[in-house]
Amino acid sequence: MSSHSSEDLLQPGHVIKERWKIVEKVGGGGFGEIYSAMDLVSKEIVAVKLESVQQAKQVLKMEVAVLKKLQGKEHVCRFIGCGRNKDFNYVVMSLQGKNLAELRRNQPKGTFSISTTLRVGVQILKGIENIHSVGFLHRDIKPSNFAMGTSINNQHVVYMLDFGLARQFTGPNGEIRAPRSAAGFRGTVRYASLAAHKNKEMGRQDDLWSLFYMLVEFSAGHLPWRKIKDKEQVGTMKEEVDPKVLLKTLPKEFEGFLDHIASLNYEDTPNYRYLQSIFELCIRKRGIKPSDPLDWEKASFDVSENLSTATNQLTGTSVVGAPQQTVESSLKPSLVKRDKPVMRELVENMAAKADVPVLNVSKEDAEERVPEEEQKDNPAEMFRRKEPKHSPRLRRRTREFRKSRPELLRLTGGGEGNASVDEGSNRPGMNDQMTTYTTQFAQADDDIVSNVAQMTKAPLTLMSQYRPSFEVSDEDTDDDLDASEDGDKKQDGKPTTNGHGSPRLQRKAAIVNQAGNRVSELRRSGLLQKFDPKAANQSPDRNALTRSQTLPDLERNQPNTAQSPSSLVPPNPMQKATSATNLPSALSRRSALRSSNNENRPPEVPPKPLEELSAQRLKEIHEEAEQEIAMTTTPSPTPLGQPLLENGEDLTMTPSTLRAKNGKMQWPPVQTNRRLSAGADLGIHAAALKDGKVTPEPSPVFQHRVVDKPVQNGNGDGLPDVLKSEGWIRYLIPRPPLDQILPSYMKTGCIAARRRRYRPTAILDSNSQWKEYVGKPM
Ligand SMILES: Nc1ncnc2c1ncn2[C@@H]1O[C@H](COP(=O)(O)OP(=O)(O)OP(=O)(O)O)[C@@H](O)[C@H]1O
Repeated sequence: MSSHSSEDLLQPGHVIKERWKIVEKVGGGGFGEIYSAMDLVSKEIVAVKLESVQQAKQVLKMEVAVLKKLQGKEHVCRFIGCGRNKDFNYVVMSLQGKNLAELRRNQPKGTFSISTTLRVGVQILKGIENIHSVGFLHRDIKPSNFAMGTSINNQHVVYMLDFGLARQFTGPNGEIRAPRSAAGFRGTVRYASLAAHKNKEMGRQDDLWSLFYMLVEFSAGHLPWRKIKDKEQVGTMKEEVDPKVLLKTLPKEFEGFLDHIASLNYEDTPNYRYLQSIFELCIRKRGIKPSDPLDWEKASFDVSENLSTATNQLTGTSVVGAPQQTVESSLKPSLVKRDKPVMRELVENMAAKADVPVLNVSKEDAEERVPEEEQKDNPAEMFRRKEPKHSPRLRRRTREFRKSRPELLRLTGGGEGNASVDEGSNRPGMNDQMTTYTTQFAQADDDIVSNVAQMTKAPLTLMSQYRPSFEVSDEDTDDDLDASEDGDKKQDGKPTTNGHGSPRLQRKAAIVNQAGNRVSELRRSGLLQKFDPKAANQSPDRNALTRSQTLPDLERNQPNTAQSPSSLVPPNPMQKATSATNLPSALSRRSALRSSNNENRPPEVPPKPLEELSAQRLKEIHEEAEQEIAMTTTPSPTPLGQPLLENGEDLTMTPSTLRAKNGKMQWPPVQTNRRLSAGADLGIHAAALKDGKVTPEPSPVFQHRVVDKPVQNGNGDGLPDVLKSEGWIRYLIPRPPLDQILPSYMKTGCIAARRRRYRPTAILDSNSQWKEYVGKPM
């Protein structure tokens, strides 16, 4: 929660347009203030972004324009309303959770695991592709402009924020606008591309450069220029940095990512599919599942779980009868404190997921959970939180727990006498309407943490180990630079103050996580194995293990998955020189690039059709599909194997009378406005039309989708945005029942299809003719 100040445009309780009642300030950036508010109509908590009318640079209009254009696409907040009054302009949108800058800083080492980096990275890429598909550049891609969803349905979804610096790069007819000879710097220094540093007109590749810098920061914890504020100096560093340094903490496949974005000029359309395939390949190789906890979810749960195991080990007691883990206590303190309104749902959802009971605790108590003043220097003390004073049930169960665990109390010198529970006091004025938070045995749980901290201190001097390493990591997490990520923003920006977790809260979370990590180490060393046999099977660092594998090793282990990204990359001579296993040549090419000026760019090469990719793979798909169809008894309206359309066949008829001319088949009317889900139910599938012609030779994009990627076409009409932006429209043709083709597609490594969120998009026969086309999320 950001603290309110008299300078804020609004105070809690203020009602905008008789509809949105301000709850609290949740963020403030260079250009606006963000509040959570109660929508008095829908009764939901929403986000309101304000911009003072006095502000020199007015950006909210652009924000609203882009937000509206993006509605219906993934990774975009829902637009709820907008308006202005004499004091401010405002836009109302769905409220998200913490931004990625905060989440990273709250990590003990200030880094994300590769799993989290890849999973948020691929979504950010999609978000960037989405905004590009509507003709806009974001121009301020940075971690604090991406926030996580908060409900059970979207807590793993990344949302793109802040379109205030967006710029349209297309003209009225969709053509690329001519670049200006000089454009002012826009964006945030730390993540800005070199072109932005040089005041060049930014293109789509510049957003991708910022994503690349973000990925480096996520995985390494910092960028080499993190402490430099001077824009020119940062630009020089970016120009001179050894790519090897940047790539060090990322999977080696990201050489291809870097190579591709480095090969792009202003007018070039990035090969989003290729970039996406890099993420997806890395994700697949590491066996990362979409449902795996993200770092900020994992750390807290691990700690709690680890700590209770450690307690059992050290006290020799069984877990049976021990108090249940509380969900609320496993949330990071700062998370609980800051996002109370939003967190309620998350907490309850997490409770359901973790199968723990939910108790009502007052809002006041929730706020008391991590008061700043309680964060003493004594690490053990930092784990203490005040017990909810009003809960007799909690006190009773805490007492019971303590009685059942005398050895724990004896070991630690703890007990009722020195517990922090104020048995006598009962908070007056408790309010029935207080927010429900999930907690149970909060005090008991805290005691476990404290006691473990103390117990481990003696034999293992754990805390003395935590402390120094924690202090180092604290520094590494750029706490001192909280403002700089955003404060470096130029264009009249005032320094950002949107970091919510205070350094002390972060420190506290860091210690908890460190404790958890230490206990994990104990487990791995075998000390705790006896009490948690499951732990013995856990790989200490799956990413570290897989990272050491070579690309060919991994490919060999994935016979049924998609092609390696290197085989999908456009036919760029530079990329040929920079295969994933050929880092030195990649580096030398990159240094050559560095030394050349921008007029001296390498020649632009058009994207290569991916025939070599399709030949083998499509044949397999074809065979698999044939086999499966053969096994079914349902007759297919359009037998597989039969060419549906001639390449480039003229279909310039009116929708209502359109028929195929090739005599092989009667075609139903073109239906361009129908949702594909409905179409799928009707037994039709889609191809694409452009200028009255059926898709000629399948484009690389389609081939990617066939072998490598699920459908993610955004608005549900069955046609990928990227094709729509190229002028394709949707065309529906008969297809066999979905269940006949889905299983075969699933074998191709289509992650989303396995998860049943998306249907695969298209299957071509071995002659690259359209065979199947299936749509959008089920
Ligand atoms: N819809 C939202 N839900 C939750 N938090 C949000 C939302 N929009 C913005 N925020 C929070 O407010 C912060 C600042 O928002 P935003 O980037 O839109 O403002 P800004 O003034 O343009 O900031 P900056 O100029 O620093 O980019 C974000 O980092 C995020 O933490």
